[in-house]
Amino acid sequence: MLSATIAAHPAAAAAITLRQRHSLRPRQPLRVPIGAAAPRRRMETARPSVVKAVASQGVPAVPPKLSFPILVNSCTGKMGKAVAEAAVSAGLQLVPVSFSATEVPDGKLKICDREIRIHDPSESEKILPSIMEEYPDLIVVDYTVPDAVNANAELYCKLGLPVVMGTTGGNRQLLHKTVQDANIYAVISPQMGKQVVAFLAAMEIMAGQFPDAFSGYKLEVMESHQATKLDVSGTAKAVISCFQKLGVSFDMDEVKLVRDPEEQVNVVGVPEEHLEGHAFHMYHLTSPDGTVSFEFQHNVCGRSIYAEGTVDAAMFLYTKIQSGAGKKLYDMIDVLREGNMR
Ligand SMILES: NC(=O)C1=CN([C@@H]2O[C@H](COP(=O)(O)OP(=O)(O)OC[C@H]3O[C@@H](n4cnc5c(N)ncnc54)[C@H](O)[C@@H]3O)[C@@H](O)[C@H]2O)C=CC1
Ligand SMILES: O=C(O)C1=N[C@H](C(=O)O)C[C@H](O)C1
Repeated sequence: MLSATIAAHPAAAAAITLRQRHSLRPRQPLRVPIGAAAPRRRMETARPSVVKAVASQGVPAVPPKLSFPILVNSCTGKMGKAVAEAAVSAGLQLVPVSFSATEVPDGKLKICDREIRIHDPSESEKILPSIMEEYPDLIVVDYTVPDAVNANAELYCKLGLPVVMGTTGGNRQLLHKTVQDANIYAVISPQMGKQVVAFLAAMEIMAGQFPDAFSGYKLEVMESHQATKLDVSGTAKAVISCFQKLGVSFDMDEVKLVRDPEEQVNVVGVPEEHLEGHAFHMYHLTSPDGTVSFEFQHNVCGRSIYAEGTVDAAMFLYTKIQSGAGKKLYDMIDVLREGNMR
């Protein structure tokens, strides 16, 4: 029985006291590998004749292709590798240098037939200035670890290096203050996937327009990620803060984290092939008298939705820099709002 399976997991026992009809278990269709959707057609693959025809019907033509240097920190991680590959396939110039706490053979890594030299993070302050000189329009993308967020941001700020910060965790308030004070161009977001960003935007709009609409409701949150994930989902925290504005009382430490692969497959419904990279989120609300319930969920398999969104963010930032925009610190809702996500 489901409740027995959940209770067998120590972290779950305290958090879940639901009967099966209110269970956090995704419904059966969620077992379909969501990440297996057909790859999106990329802008630059559209035939010129098609683009011209569409443009002549009053629909804006495809904007000119952007190309600028991008350094991914760290290419040895799951997200870093996915972003580096997406950047190359979008026609960006992948800088053949990265930093990592993980040792790789000969200090080199192959990404899309390119050789990336991997340096220890302690060398970044020494190496980055010369990279910036060699690649004048450089943008750095950060997918490292929560513990490195604030120190990395400080370094980018010190160097005046524009950054797309996808890494979650660390001291977020300090992160924003550091970047704001240094006045560097940056996109910071715990969530880069276009459709999830849209969901987050809708939550923020709802919270802004209908504060306390869910006052008195009980919230339960479950998030399942690969066992190597070090922190509580930054996306879940952002969604929860909207529920708090909607009047729900909830402590961040009440989030039920699922990191056990067996539970992920058998209870949450994560396809086995995505145990190494998935993000299943479930938010369940119940009215005080138990007669009304709401469920919101977003389940992502793989990394491509984030990698594509990160490249969109880098392109957005590059365009802002080139236009000398006065506003410098952005989030992904800004990127989405301006129609900059492919
Ligand atoms: N914003 C978004 O949409 C998304 C954010 N993330 C976040 O991105 C971060 C990375 O996730 P994964 O790639 O899955 O982790 P991972 O564990 O696969 O990769 C992290 C990499 O960072 C390296 N590293 C550690 N300390 C470093 C330092 N000081 N400098 C440079 N490299 C360092 C490690 O050696 C490792 O290769 C996490 O915080 C995760 O929550 C992940 C997916 C989407
Ligand atoms: O580590 C991950 O995998 C993810 N991290 C982000 C988060 O913490 O919210 C985004 C997504 O959940 C995947």
